[in-house]
Amino acid sequence: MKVLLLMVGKTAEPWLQQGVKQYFDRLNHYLPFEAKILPDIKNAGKMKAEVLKQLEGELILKNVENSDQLVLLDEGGKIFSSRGFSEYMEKQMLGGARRLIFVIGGAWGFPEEVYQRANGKISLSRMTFSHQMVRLIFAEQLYRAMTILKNEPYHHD
Ligand SMILES: C[S@@+](CC[C@H](N)C(=O)[O-])C[C@H]1O[C@@H](n2cnc3c(N)ncnc32)[C@H](O)[C@@H]1O
Repeated sequence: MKVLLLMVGKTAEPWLQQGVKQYFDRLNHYLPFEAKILPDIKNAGKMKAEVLKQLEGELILKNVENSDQLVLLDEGGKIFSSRGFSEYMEKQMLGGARRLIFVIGGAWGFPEEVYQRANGKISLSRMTFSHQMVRLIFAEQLYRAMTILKNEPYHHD
């Protein structure tokens, strides 16, 4: 199974880019992993939030095939412990899907169409993080899940 992480918009902060890259590189040792940044919508600053969210949603769905498992990173989603998330990943890997896509939304979240298409929603906390911060937090959790599945001494509980 391949894992694709879709992210809406570029990261402006070099310190975040650096941290995210570190975990993305590590992830490649555990599973076929690709991270894709969806390009910023032109003139986004002049648009109403609803319009921008809709356009970002269309862009997300263009990158999704019928056979994909689509999982949204969303404050309202299911909360796991790190070990629970590793079990979730194991189930996904055994589940037979060719591609598992995680998506981190833009500053305004996801439009209804994306929620309708999604196979699941995962929350990292009931608190809301910036869409930039979530990249780093999720990349580390995905890496942690992989080390748990491999019985490596990274996670301690
Ligand atoms: C700033 S949040 C969007 C906030 C809010 N949903 C809205 O509509 O304004 C941007 C993105 O970061 C991700 N995100 C933020 N906090 C999260 C959390 N606690 N768990 C999972 N994803 C989160 C989600 O993908 C969300 O779409």
